[in-house]
Amino acid sequence: MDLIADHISHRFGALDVLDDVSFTARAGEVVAVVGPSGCGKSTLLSILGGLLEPSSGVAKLRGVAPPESLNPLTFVFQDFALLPWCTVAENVEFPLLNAIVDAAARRAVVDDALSRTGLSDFRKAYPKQLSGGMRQRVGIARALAVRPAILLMDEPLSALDSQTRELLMEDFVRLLADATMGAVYVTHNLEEAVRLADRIVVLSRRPGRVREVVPIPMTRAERGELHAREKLLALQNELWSLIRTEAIDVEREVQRG
Ligand SMILES: Nc1ncnc2c1ncn2[C@@H]1O[C@H](COP(=O)(O)OP(=O)(O)OP(=O)(O)O)[C@@H](O)[C@H]1O
Repeated sequence: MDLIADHISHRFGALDVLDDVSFTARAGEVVAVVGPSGCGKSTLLSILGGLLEPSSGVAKLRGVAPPESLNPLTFVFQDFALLPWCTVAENVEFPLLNAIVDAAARRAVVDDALSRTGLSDFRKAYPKQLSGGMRQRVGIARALAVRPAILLMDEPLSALDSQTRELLMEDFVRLLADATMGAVYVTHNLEEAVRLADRIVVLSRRPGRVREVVPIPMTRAERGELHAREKLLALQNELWSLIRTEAIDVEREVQRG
């Protein structure tokens, strides 16, 4: 299933946030969206997920949802968005409560999502008993439970320390390996973008326009190898050179208030 951003523009009152943004995340493909602070990345993701109506243009899905998909699009948030009074298993079960009536069938789906995220031994734990990395794994398991065609991820690793981020990136590489699920991945972190994405959409400063779409010419498995580091770093530098001047301008503006 493809997700298409078709000439999306958005304004909040007098504030122009997105200007004519178009790209397609093809079935099974990971598209990262990067750009200077405040250029409209999160707004774009909300529009793609149907949480926000764009001022003009449209976000649309094309193709057939995977078998047993309860929701073709689902979000993974930076702050995990877990229910603190529910156990790990109950958090993962939550989006299924209305969709799968049979309790045994529901449990099977929860068990599968927990096992794919390495959480089977933590099903009875509460979020506050878990580390940040494990909490985000619960967020990911809950997203997987609805068998989405496309994950919409808004800075999913930015609340985590660098070692945990590294481990979660490896988890993502595993989960995305069979290309049955695609993703749109919003991030400030260019290292994450070059490790995880097939293509990177670089937005300009606000109002965000597509400046460039940069393909990453390596499989995700290849990128985990030691000798790939230099190439990834070069790609990261290329992206940074696209963003740098505008990022400095945005920072100066924020300082001036
Ligand atoms: N609901 C809203 N009402 C009014 N303005 C908003 C609203 N949501 C976001 N904005 C403004 O729109 C602009 C884009 O915000 P958005 O969060 O989409 O950018 P971003 O690129 O994700 O930012 P960051 O890189 O800092 O996370 C910002 O100036 C923000 O203050």
